[in-house]
Amino acid sequence: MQIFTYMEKYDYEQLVFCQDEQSGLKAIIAIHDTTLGPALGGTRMWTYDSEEAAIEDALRLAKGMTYKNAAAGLNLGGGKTVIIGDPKKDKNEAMFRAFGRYIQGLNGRYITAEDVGTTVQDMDTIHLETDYVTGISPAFGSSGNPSPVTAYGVYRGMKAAAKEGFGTDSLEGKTVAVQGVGNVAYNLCRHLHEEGANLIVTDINKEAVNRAVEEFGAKAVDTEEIYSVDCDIYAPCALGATINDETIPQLKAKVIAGAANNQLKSTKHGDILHEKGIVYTPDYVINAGGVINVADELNGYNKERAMKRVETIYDNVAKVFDISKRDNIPTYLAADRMAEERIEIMRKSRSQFLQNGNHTLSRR
Ligand SMILES: NC(=O)C1=CN([C@@H]2O[C@H](COP(=O)(O)OP(=O)(O)OC[C@H]3O[C@@H](n4cnc5c(N)ncnc54)[C@H](O)[C@@H]3O)[C@@H](O)[C@H]2O)C=CC1
Ligand SMILES: O=C(O)CCC(=O)C(=O)O
Repeated sequence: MQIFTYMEKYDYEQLVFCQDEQSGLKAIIAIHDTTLGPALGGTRMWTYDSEEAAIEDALRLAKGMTYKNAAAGLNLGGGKTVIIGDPKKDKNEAMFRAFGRYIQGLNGRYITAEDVGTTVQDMDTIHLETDYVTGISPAFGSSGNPSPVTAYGVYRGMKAAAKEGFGTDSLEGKTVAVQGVGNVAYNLCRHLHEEGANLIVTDINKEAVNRAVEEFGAKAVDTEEIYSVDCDIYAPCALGATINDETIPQLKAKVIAGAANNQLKSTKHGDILHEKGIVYTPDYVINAGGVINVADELNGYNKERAMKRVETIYDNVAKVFDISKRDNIPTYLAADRMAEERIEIMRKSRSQFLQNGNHTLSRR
């Protein structure tokens, strides 16, 4: 991999390699774009097959955060870290403290949070070395578990998608097929049930299914059946890439709106949904509740303010549909365009500001 060629082509700012022999830390911090503000994005711990695979993942995820944060209206850029290792076996206090010192060394250019393989406890350990960490324990005045907040954002985004698909944002009487009823989707189902939606659920975890059946009167189906059930809305809340060549022909839903990351197997599938007139709600716009919530910690966490901000996911989703219609492009492209337009405007405005600043300086 020609790293500098790649970074130049896709506009990456910085790649930081962190190693600490004592603790076994091997981490890569990728900072994609800080036009809007410091780069915020979680730390993923994973057993990568190669260092190249880890670098690629860090770069890909960091760019994703630039788009997610920009589309959410946050004054934050995009970054992400990967730690190479098995989160079940390789963690130790010294590792996360060493990593915290690396973050501190970046002096606020990068702020971390949880991701796959890291926990609130790991963030607390990082916090012993740096303030540039979010998602720490409520005991430290922070936001705690993001899942209920993410779920509320998905619920708000789903209402905006329903407005686009059915002409009304009421979900009363609508049938929603929920794939995976884990942390986020359990809370999503609660909101949907309260509004009077009918639920069809599936999960590989039978306990999770039973809970949704008992508490929300959901109908349970087998995992493969979820794509073809009669429903108005398909809510992917488990895995990525479930919208693909095999599943699209089975879907009866008019609207797709769910929490999972990377729902489209490839961009081609976003094009197909557009051609078929299925309203696809771009994943990183609708599932931004978690990052909006942790970002609020930067101002001293206030749950009410965070939830108000998460409500705006409704408007962000509606704006994506407007851009899609304005430019006659699929919604996944419209989301990218919305994020890019915001970054570009701020880049120009900032460079204008700097020019003025330089002018002032040169007059002195
Ligand atoms: N937790 C959060 O705040 C955020 C979560 N997300 C995304 O939302 C999705 C859900 O996240 P969580 O609820 O936190 O995860 P989770 O792990 O609590 O829930 C996922 C559920 O999907 C089930 N599942 C796995 N494979 C399945 C299959 N083949 N068919 C049916 N069910 C299956 C699991 O048993 C589990 O109950 C993930 O894709 C995650 O990346 C995105 C943004 C923030
Ligand atoms: O939600 C978080 O905990 C951090 C933000 C992030 O990395 C993400 O949204 O993927």
